[in-house]
Amino acid sequence: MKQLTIIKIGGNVIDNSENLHQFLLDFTALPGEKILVHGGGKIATELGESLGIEAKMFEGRRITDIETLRVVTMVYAGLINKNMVAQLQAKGSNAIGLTGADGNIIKAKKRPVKEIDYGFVGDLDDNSVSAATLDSLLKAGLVPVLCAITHDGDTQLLNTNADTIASSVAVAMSSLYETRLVYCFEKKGVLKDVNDDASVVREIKVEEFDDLKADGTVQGGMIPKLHNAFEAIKKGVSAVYIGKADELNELANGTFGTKMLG
Ligand SMILES: Nc1ncnc2c1ncn2[C@@H]1O[C@H](COP(=O)(O)OP(=O)(O)O)[C@@H](O)[C@H]1O
Ligand SMILES: CC(=O)N[C@@H](CCC(=O)OP(=O)(O)O)C(=O)O
Repeated sequence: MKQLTIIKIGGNVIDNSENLHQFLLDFTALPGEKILVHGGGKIATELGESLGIEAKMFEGRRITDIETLRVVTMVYAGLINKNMVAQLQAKGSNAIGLTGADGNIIKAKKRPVKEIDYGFVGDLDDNSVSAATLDSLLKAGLVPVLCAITHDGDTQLLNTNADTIASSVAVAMSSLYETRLVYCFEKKGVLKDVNDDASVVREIKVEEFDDLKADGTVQGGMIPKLHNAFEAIKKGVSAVYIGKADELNELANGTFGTKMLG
């Protein structure tokens, strides 16, 4: 089977032009087929605030009312996605920037209202991602760059967490490729002490996850990230890593960040 690498880049790195430049150089240099998934939550929050729209998050997910949906569509599908594509083109990657609505690549379902109304947030299931369409782009020599905007197939755009998109894309593509998933963010990996970059945990087994949550080692956005990482392993992705965006070149020699073990 051919190898495919799905890389997700978070908003804190996108916001730092030097780190982003280095990351995109390393991404371009990676051998084999590639898909890039990007977030941008930090930039959406800042733009929203400048327009008087306050960000509301619950358990790591953005509560997305109609004004917020407009902001995240402009920021993720427009500003960030198109700048990322232009930068990749300049570095020699034939990138094509897409939402989940383009080519019907990712169809989501609006999250049902329970104790919290998340508004226009889209959830994914095992049939959400069109592996065949992504594969046809890869076969045409293109590098898909996916943002965090999906659709419901009935005109509605939805906001879907980028970590979840990366995990679902990796799972769907593992029917066609030997797939690895790499979460890139601003720290060196999952850390024992979140303020100490020298405390990287090299490997985490799925059965260790509950203890890491319970003793407070992993908190906030790292909890859903690890959940998505282990879901990917459980559903057939061959390797999942979490590490620092501008150290992506270390993937080849096995010293990159934290590796998840099933
Ligand atoms: N043990 C840990 N190791 C590394 N980061 C952690 C840990 N626990 C919590 N975090 C936090 O998780 C954040 C990453 O989650 P998130 O902000 O959702 O990522 P992203 O920028 O990729 O979307 C880090 O910025 C960090 O503050
Ligand atoms: C529903 C939901 O929470 N969507 C995310 C999508 C962007 C994202 O995931 O960005 P980062 O990877 O930079 O955090 C949000 O709007 O923040």
